Amino acid sequence: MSEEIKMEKEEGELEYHDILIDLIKGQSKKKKDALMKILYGGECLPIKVTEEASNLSNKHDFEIKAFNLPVTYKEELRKPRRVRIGAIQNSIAVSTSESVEKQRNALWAKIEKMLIAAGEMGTNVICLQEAWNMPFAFCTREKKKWMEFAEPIDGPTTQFLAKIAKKYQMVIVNPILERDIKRQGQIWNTVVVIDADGEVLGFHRKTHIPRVGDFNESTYYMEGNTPHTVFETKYAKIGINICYGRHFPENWAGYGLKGAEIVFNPSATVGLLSEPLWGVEARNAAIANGYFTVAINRVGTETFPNEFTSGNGLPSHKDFGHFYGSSFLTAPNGLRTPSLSRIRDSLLVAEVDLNQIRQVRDKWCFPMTRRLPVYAKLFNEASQLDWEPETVSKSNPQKKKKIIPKKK
Ligand SMILES: NC(=O)NCCC(=O)O
Repeated sequence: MSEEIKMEKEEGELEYHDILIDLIKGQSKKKKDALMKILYGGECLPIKVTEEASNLSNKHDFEIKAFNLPVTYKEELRKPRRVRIGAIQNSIAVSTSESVEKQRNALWAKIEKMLIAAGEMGTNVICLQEAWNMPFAFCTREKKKWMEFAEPIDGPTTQFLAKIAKKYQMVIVNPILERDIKRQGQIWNTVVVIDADGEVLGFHRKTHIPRVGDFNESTYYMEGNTPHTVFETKYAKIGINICYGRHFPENWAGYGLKGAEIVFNPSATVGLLSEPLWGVEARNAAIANGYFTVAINRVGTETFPNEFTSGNGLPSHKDFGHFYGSSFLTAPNGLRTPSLSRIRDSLLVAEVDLNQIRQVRDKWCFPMTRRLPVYAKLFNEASQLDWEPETVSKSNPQKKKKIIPKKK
């Protein structure tokens, strides 16, 4: 095991939010409020975890964190549009050496209890982590076994979740590895959106495929063909920006332009690679686009039967590194919840009022002040393969006639 991975493992034991709370404990209210404002945009108020949900979490060893994010002001004409948004992060349930069926069934059993807890908490829309019903085996570059986790959109995992969705009238966003039967069995990285009546509303396929670190996902599937799909579910208009897509502000913008009110970011990412970026990207997207975002990451270290290399000169190894959980929700005004645990299976429930979207847009006027035609022109030009960006320098002076209108 390399020194870096050892360090990452040790850090995996730390709960960053608890460290922050320790730091502010004993401070005056003024200092505490100031810290929370700077770091989290303010303080979300905890809401009660129901007895049924609490019993399930104690019995099955997962944590529940539940918060309320208030609107800026009570409106006179519109009724509140309160929605409880959920997110589940989890580790795998049994060893990756077990049979495909055993691994998948064990994950189903684990998630079922967490979803029931979410249902008992009155959650309206919930999202699971990327490729939740399998280990994140794409680091191995092996095809045998891992490909067998892929399922059609209406396959057994969707059918299993549909029953829970219907029972609790809860929209479930179900990220799976998809086998596209109509297209010669091709594989995609897909989310299936199951509406509150248990019917499949539609699907979205991962737009950006990583080519970084051990995320060898391009060995398995292609860039998706459903960019920025927005689903009008029973409770809200939602979009899903799968994992690596969170690095692209233009991608987040697409969901906003198409009317999304909540954008989920189901992910699988490890501490050494992305943890410093994690709290920034989805949060910034919520602010820039005026919608709610929910970033969800798996937890734990997944070890695989065969060694693989990372193409970085370090010894071959069997594990991917530490998936650091830390899932959280952000409102359009930048207020964010504390993160879920870095190590434990956890359920997040956040009650929001979707009216907050218009209140923030009215305040900041981002949709009105943004310059879409200006960006569109640049993106169009930059999309041409022979495009060369120009800078202004002494040897390439600014073309004045372009920026100073002629006098009549
Ligand atoms: N699953 C996935 O796209 N991971 C890429 C790593 C990252 O974006 O942090």
